[in-house]
Amino acid sequence: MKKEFILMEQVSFSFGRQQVLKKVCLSLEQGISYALIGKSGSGKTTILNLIAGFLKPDEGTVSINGTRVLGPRKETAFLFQELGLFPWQTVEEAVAMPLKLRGGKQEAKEAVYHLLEKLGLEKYGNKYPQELSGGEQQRVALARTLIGGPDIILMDEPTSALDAATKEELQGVIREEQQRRGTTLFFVTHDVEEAMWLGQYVLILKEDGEVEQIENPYYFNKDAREQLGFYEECIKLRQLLKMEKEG
Ligand SMILES: Nc1ncnc2c1ncn2[C@@H]1O[C@H](COP(=O)(O)OP(=O)(O)OP(=O)(O)O)[C@@H](O)[C@H]1O
Repeated sequence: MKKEFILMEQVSFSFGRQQVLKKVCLSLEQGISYALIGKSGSGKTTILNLIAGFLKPDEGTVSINGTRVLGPRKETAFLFQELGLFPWQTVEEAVAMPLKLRGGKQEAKEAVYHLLEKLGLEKYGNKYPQELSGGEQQRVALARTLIGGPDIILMDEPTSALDAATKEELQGVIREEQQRRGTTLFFVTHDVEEAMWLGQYVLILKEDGEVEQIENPYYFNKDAREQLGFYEECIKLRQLLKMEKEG
C-alpha cells in the first residue's frame, strides 16, 4: 500500500492580515518527484517554506514520515532562487560545507569530488563562485544540496534565471539524479514544460486552496521532449492554469 511521506493537513497560513493558504491538504509519497504550479501569489513558496520548517502553520499540521515538522530538519535540503554561495568559499569548500557541519573530514573531500565529477564541475574545485557562469553556480548549489544524501529536496524555481541551453542542462542533471537516487523532490515552477519534464506528478494549487494532482505519463520517457503529445499536455496544463486565473 502506498504511504504518505510528506503530509499537510488542513494547513492555513497568513502573513499579518493576508490569508495566503486556506485549509490546504497535500499527501506526497517517498521517492517521487512533484511539481507545484499555480498562479503568482497563490502561496507556492509559502508551502515550500512550511514543509522546510521555516514557517509554522497557523492551523493544521505538516508532518514528514509521521513526525510533525516544528523546524528545519537535517535530512531536508533546499535549492532556492538565491543560491546562497559565499564569495569567500571555493566550490570545494561550498559543496563540502553540509558534510563539515556534520563532522566529516577526509571522506568529505572524496565525496565532494565524486559529486563534482558527476555534475561536470571537477575542474572548478578551487574556483570562487564569481569566477563561474550562472549555470555553473547553479550546479555547484545543486551539488551542495545533494551531498548529504537528503531524503527530501525542495526547490523554488531553480532554473528560472538561466538561459535556455543552461536551463536544459541543469534540468537534465536534476532529473537524472532524482531518478537515480530516488529522492523525494518537491519543486515550484512557473514553467509548465519544466513541471512536465521534472515532475512525475504535477500539482496545481488552486485559488480555493484545493490541490489538483495530475500524473505525468512522460516522466520516465527520455525522449518526451521530442514528442508532440508532451507539448499537447503542456498546452492543456497552461489552459487549466489560465482557467484558474479567469475563474
Ligand atoms: N514575508 C512576507 N511577508 C508578507 N507577505 C508575504 C511574505 N512572503 C510572501 N508574502 C505574500 O504572500 C502571498 C503568497 O506568496 P508566495 O511567495 O507564497 O506565492 P507564490 O505562489 O510562490 O508566488 P510567485 O509565483 O509569484 O512566486 C503573496 O501575496 C505575497 O505577497
